[in-house]
Amino acid sequence: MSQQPPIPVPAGPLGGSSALPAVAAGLGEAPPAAPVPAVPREPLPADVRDRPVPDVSHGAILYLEGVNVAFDGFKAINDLDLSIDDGELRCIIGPNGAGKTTMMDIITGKTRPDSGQVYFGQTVNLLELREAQIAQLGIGRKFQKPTVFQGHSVFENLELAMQADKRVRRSLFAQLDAGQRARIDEVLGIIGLRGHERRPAGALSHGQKQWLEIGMLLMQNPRVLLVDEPVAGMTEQETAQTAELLVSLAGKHSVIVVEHDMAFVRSIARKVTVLHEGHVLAEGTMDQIQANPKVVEVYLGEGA
Ligand SMILES: Nc1ncnc2c1ncn2[C@@H]1O[C@H](COP(=O)(O)OP(=O)(O)OP(=O)(O)O)[C@@H](O)[C@H]1O
Repeated sequence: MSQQPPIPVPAGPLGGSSALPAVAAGLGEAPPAAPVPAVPREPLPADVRDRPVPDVSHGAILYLEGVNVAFDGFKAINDLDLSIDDGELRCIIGPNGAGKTTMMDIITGKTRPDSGQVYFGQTVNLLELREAQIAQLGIGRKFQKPTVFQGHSVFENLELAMQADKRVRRSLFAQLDAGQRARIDEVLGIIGLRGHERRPAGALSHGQKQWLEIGMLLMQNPRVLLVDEPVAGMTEQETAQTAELLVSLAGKHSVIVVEHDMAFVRSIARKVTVLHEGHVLAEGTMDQIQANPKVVEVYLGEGA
């Protein structure tokens, strides 16, 4: 288990010995994880609809504790503990089959764990929410393969992404207001695609498509961005620009990057988590990770 710095936990619904106990307090073994509640089928709770500001008073924007998932008896996620600070840029690495994708599936509600706890801030229990509710809450995910609308322009892709945000109530054919145009222009600047807004997305390079998709996520003002292998297939220059982009997003957003490209990870990482067999094997700076014999044995030593 990784050594987390102690997080002071008050008494209350998530406090004391209930939700954040053993890991947060650095006490070692966690008690048996609580069973996962059934997914509610009623309409979005008001607090989700209105996107509450998550309670990050103890630093964490995402908190997983004692999470387990088995597929046909195979433990893909095994007593996983993970805490991501608000505004942090975290890299997750690990060999094939370590559970990285499954971990993201759990956070985004695609996969339900068999047991454990998954919290957004201090108070929002993600295991009580469906996938769409979690996205609406401000947890955005970018899959490895870009899924932009190829026939639409860059501008239209960003516009469509804005409309996908249920909180933006406007009809499909209504004119964009000045604020919305300004937001699209701002995002074009962030993703380095100003001047490309009229081009069809299908005509963009692979790297530009990846940035556009990140831009589409940004149109929904996510609090957390999960990014899966962002630089796979990119040129060296595109990789460097992607590093700059992701680093620039941290602070305002919490960014979790799953990546195999170690040079890229080194270029952006402040803190790295190594997953192995569904569990955190090590956590620390890239230098600490690379000097860790356990990590070298299971992952880096294989030339990954
Ligand atoms: N739906 C599923 N059914 C059965 N087994 C699964 C399922 N999803 C994942 N697994 C298994 O769980 C383990 C973890 O898979 P996962 O995709 O999370 O690993 P990963 O770290 O993302 O790997 P990679 O780096 O190759 O993408 C693997 O052994 C995988 O075969």
